[in-house]
Amino acid sequence: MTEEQIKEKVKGALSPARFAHVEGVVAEAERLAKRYGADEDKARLAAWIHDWAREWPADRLEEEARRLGVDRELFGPVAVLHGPIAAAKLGQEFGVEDDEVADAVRYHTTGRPGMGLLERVVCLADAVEPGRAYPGVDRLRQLASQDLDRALAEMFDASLRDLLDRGRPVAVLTVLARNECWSRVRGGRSR
Ligand SMILES: Nc1ncnc2c1ncn2[C@@H]1O[C@H](COP(=O)(O)OP(=O)(O)O)[C@@H](O)[C@H]1O
Repeated sequence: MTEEQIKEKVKGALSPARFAHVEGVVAEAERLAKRYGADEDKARLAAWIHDWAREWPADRLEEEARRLGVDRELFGPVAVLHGPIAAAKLGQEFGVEDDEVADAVRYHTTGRPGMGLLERVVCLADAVEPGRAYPGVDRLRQLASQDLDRALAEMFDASLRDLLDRGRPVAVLTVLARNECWSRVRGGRSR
């Protein structure tokens, strides 16, 4: 599939508001990829596809995750299953056979320990694209241009805080990602 065909397929699967978010993530992922030296084409591709299954009903997500053997211990709530599901179906649905793109899609909501550069770029782009509005997003946007790992660490903290404040379940992967991110920041490595 060409990028244009992928874009149209994703557009057909999402509400206009969600598709506008996806367009924002594509632009932001490309910008961050350029800034940090990640592959810009792969960043755009992962960004186009990341929310493809985001509007599936919960029972469809649950059933597909079971069928694909998604590790629920690590991913947790149904709200994050669209990532691992889209990643598992990249080849079949979009003709994309690329492990880096697959991981960037798989972990875009939760993160994970040991995230590669492309994963970090897409995960952060999802959180700070221009359409996002939540307390602290402006600081994260500023930080995103300066220090990828610090921005990610603060983003995970904010996301976890918000989930806990709302009494929501949190993905174990995010706790692990958050701890590792901070130890990279404290260790002084910024990529
Ligand atoms: N780390 C997490 N653990 C558990 N649930 C999460 C986590 N991050 C986000 N969520 C929930 O998953 C849903 C999707 O999150 P969102 O940040 O909008 O990502 P996406 O761009 O993938 O839709 C929301 O309902 C959010 O509350």
